Amino acid sequence: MKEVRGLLVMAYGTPYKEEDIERYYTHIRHGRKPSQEHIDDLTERYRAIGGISPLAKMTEAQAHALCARLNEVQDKVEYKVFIGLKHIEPFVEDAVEAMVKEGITEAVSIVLAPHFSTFSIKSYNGRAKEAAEKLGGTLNITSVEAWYDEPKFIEFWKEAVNGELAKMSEEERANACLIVSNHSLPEKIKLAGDPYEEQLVETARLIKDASNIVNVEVGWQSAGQTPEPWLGPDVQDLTKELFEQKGYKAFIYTPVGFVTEHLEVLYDNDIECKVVCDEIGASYYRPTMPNTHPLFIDAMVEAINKKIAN
Ligand SMILES: CC1=C(CCC(=O)O)c2cc3nc(cc4[nH]c(cc5[nH]c(cc1n2)c(C)c5CCC(=O)O)c(CCC(=O)O)c4C)C(CCC(=O)O)=C3C
Ligand SMILES: [Fe+2]
Repeated sequence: MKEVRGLLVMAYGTPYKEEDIERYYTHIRHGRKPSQEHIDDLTERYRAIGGISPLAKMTEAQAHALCARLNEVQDKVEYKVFIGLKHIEPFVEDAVEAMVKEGITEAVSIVLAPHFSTFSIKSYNGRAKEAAEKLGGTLNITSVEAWYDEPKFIEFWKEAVNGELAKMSEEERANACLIVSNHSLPEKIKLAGDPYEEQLVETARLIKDASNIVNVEVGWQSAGQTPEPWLGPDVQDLTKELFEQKGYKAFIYTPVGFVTEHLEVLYDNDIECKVVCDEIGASYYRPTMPNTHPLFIDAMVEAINKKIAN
């Protein structure tokens, strides 16, 4: 019989229904309850994208597609998938407990976010390993840490960008700019040598080299509402500035730090960036997110196989 290996797929998590918003937001804020104003604001943003986010269903679909593909490309081990979320059940710790209860002793973990940061990937993997230790240390977890430069991930975005260019008029295509972005984080992450910023810059370079786009800029989005400085420029400010300086007629947004059409993409890009484009009279383009695209799933398969082989 084949060895069963755990596949721990971790993601941010999202409220399943409107009543979950408060406890979810409280968890994001490390247990501090947000003000009613903040809760109302977040509720309004979820309502603006149709009530609830497609993220929960897509995380499941991605995890199952990844597991199926891992089992298809090799026949040494049988992967069994477990989903562990950062801010709502099933939590990362719940998934680890389920693996231990099933007697699994080896697992590989991957976060559905391609770029490493101490705030994201490191904290997910740290929580998983800590949970495994607390449960007796019988489960060994090997973690993929970053996969933003996987060739098939870049190929996915190359095709996406070329696809948007193909939809444009000649005039737009000659005056188009690609904005490659990720979730902003407090600038202080850089003090400890966090590679998050460099990894986004490198992703932008790889997409530029692979695709037909000429003008490429890096931006940050969805920053938190705290007084400390966050990584910038913000994608909305950047759009205005680029329009004033270069007169671009079309903007393509690729929020490559995300992998699904969730709140940040459907609201911060499709509503907020679109408003800016409408104001300045430029066209807004945002390709479909990776979701369960075979190139994207294969990119994660390859990142896992490289990690396991070493
Ligand atoms: C690095 C990073 C990623 C990418 C990596 C990864 O995926 O892990 C990410 C993804 C996501 N973030 C998400 C949702 C939210 N993040 C928030 C707030 C925050 N995120 C942060 C960081 C990140 N977040 C930070 C530093 C804060 C401020 C915390 C504070 O206040 O100190 C808030 C609070 C309200 C607001 O600020 O909007 C919400 C609702 C959703 C789900 C969307 C949906 O439901 O569709 C997803 C995929
Ligand atoms: Fe977030």
